[in-house]
Amino acid sequence: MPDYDIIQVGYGPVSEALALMLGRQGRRVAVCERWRERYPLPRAVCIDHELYRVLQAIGLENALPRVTQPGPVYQWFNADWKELLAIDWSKPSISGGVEVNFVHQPTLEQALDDAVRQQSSVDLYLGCEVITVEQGESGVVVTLREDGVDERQLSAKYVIGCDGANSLVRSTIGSGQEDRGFEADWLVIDVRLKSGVTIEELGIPAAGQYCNPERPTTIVPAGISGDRIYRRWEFMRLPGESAQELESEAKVWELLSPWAGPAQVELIRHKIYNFRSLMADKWRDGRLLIAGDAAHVMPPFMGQGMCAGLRDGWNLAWKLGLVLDGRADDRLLDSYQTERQPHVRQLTNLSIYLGKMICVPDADAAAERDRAFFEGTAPPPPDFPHLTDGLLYRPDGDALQPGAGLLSPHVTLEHEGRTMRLDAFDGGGGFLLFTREIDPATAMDALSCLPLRAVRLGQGDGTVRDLDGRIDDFLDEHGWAGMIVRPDFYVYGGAADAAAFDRLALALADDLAAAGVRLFDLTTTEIS
Ligand SMILES: O=C(O)/C=C/c1cccc(O)c1
Repeated sequence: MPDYDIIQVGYGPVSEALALMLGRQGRRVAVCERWRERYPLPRAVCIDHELYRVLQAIGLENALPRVTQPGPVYQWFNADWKELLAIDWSKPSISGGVEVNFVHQPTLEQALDDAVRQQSSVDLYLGCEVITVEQGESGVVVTLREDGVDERQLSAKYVIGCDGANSLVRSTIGSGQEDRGFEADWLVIDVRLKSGVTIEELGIPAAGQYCNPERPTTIVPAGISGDRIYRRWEFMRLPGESAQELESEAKVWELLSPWAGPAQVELIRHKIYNFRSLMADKWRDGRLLIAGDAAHVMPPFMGQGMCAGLRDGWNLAWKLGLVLDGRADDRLLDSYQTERQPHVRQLTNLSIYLGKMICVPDADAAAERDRAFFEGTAPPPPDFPHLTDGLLYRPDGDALQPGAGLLSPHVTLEHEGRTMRLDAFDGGGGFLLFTREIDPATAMDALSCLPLRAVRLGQGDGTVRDLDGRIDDFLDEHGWAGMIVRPDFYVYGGAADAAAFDRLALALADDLAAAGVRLFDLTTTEIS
């Protein structure tokens, strides 16, 4: 019997969140991290509504308001401060709050770490560098070097490499990396506003990209921690400029000087980052998997780097849960890359589109870009992705059902006189069967060996009320009387009436069986 169900390599935010997801399921998890102390400085600054909802669902609901600020409209300006593009991050999202929140990553990580340490089945091996990972028939053996000296071994059923862009687990898997071709060096500066200083007084956009070819510049929030407000500036390294000259503190203050000086802000850190776009071609080999930066990196301009990694963990957590419970064999884990890779690819396309828009240090090229945006001839940005492959409903066996693969709405429910978030309804977790005026009994029966909950919307006995109306609106929009939502909140598919709903449930059972989930003998189920 291996020591653990899962060993996670690395302890950044993706690994912290995954350890919490798995710890809440009661899995025996070891997390191995070469550094004793967490990296204290901010990196990511964005949490979109989907991941805000995920973090709420894994117990961070009280911490989130203390570390996040609702995002404003994200504006893209030319050198004359004329708006080229606006992405409204302040608008109400399908999950309830705004589209994007800005987060102070070190404080978020503190909250995640505190929550992980409450999980009695999770052990942290800090100061322990993983030096080899070897998989055999029945498990994986990981060799650790503690504080650079002592070696010891741990074993597990699965190992997940959340070990960053230089991932050891990725190279052990033998995965290549596709380079999508974007590369630029940027100086990233994080500051804390001095007490009483306001954004208005600094004369900066709430969240903006200043596409000035003389110095492409990013000016965005960087979250809060209690009553302290953080901001970020990013400055592109220009052709011919050395990293050394850009990284000096004198240069940092010179670059900030149009907006802020030491009287207004305290410098937290400054560092040059090489923004790239890389995608691993193999995310799993048997018992080894990779997630987060180990699997993909993208330019930061859509604020999706950390979000994409957290989505990896969320996708893996429910599938690993079924496998570790013996309800599925490990073929189910094949759907991890099938589902996540196209999603990340599309987000990378969107991030590269935005990166190409701002990383223009040439005045003529910038004037050309501006003209295209003002005349409306610039190509539109790629859409924000949803799931397009994997465990999704294909009613005729081929094309996806319209609506399948979308993120489902999140709402507050009222049930038996109590109000609660949807993710907490009936204990939380598992598949959700939403119905309006349909009896879900046959469908529940077909799926009875899965963790699942029925949410009967309506006014009568045993029903729940969607207080926000977003689920009702979503069902109306698709012409559905019911839908099935996966444990990661993505829509498997929907149905217009009771018979179609039963067919939907059977199709899910078939798809899951084909993906390695052990279901009872489906031939005994009668469907009208
Ligand atoms: O959260 C991140 O990884 C990056 C956020 C961000 C948001 C807006 C503009 C940027 O250059 C970075």
